[in-house]
Amino acid sequence: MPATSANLGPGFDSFGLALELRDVVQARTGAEGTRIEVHGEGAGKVPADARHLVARVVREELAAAGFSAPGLELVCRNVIPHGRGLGSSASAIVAGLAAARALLTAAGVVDEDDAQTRDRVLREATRWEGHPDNAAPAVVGGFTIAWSAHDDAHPGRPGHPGAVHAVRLGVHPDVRAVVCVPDTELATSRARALLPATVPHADAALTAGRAGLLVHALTADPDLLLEATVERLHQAQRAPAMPDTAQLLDRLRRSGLAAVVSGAGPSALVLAPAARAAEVAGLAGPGWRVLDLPIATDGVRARVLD
Ligand SMILES: Nc1ncnc2c1ncn2[C@@H]1O[C@H](COP(=O)(O)OP(=O)(O)OP(=O)(O)O)[C@@H](O)[C@H]1O
Ligand SMILES: N[C@@H](CCO)C(=O)O
Repeated sequence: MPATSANLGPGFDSFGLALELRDVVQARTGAEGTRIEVHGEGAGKVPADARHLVARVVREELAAAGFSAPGLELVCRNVIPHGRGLGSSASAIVAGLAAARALLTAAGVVDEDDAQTRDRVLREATRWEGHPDNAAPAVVGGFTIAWSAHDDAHPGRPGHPGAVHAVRLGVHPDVRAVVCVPDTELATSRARALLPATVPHADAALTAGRAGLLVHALTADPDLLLEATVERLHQAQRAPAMPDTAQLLDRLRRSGLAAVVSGAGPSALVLAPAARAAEVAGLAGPGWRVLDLPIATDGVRARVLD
């Protein structure tokens, strides 16, 4: 499944972008217990037992379908950095859900089409994550706008509590996604704790307007990306937890590049015109791993191995 960058500036908790940097998970129900191999990112750090995030998700999803497997084996080949704002936890959760649905289908426990699987994975991933902005691009790929259906959208009609939706839009071919990844991690939970409970009306109004503009800029007019990525809901509030990122954003934006905090940080995402993508590494300087990543046009891919 791909890495993802959430928010994209003004689209807090709803906009996301899938990036062509993929973890691979192999899952098998088997002998008693939980056996996990982790290669790459997180090896030696994430628990290699039943507490492992992918294992917890697979186990819960199998149990919810009434399928009891004596054991679970996972082999995880990870390249998405953890705790950097590149959606590693959402990708792990989506991988676990997609693997579980594939196991259930192979065992004949469920019979569902791709759209039903996708809807369920998106809803359950959002429940695990608490917000759909990383889960949506991890599931469907591309640039996504995700939202949860609430009863207040249809007053007087019964709602569908828990339903999560996403639309995927095509990104203008001149837009490149360049991410600058620091060595330091920042847990999303810590970054969320820095957000105020309320924001001034003027800040909300400005940010809503720029979110609308960003849809146009990303899909049709990249020249507007710098202005379209202005927001006042989260980046300044979280800057004390990632001062180096705040300085980097300032440097990149002063040079005319549309740089934003990727997800909850501390990575930066630059939505750069193709002709300027190569400048990012020089502007970032030492201390940043700079990755020029294609936008992933599809999300998680699951297949049953023999
Ligand atoms: N592939 C994985 N396998 C097991 N655990 C993982 C995996 N990926 C992430 N995690 C867990 O999730 C934590 C990181 O989640 P967190 O939400 O803080 O950051 P993120 O998802 O990388 O960034 P963001 O949500 O801002 O995009 C890791 O420290 C680890 O505990
Ligand atoms: N919208 C989320 C993305 C990170 O998971 C946040 O910024 O907290």
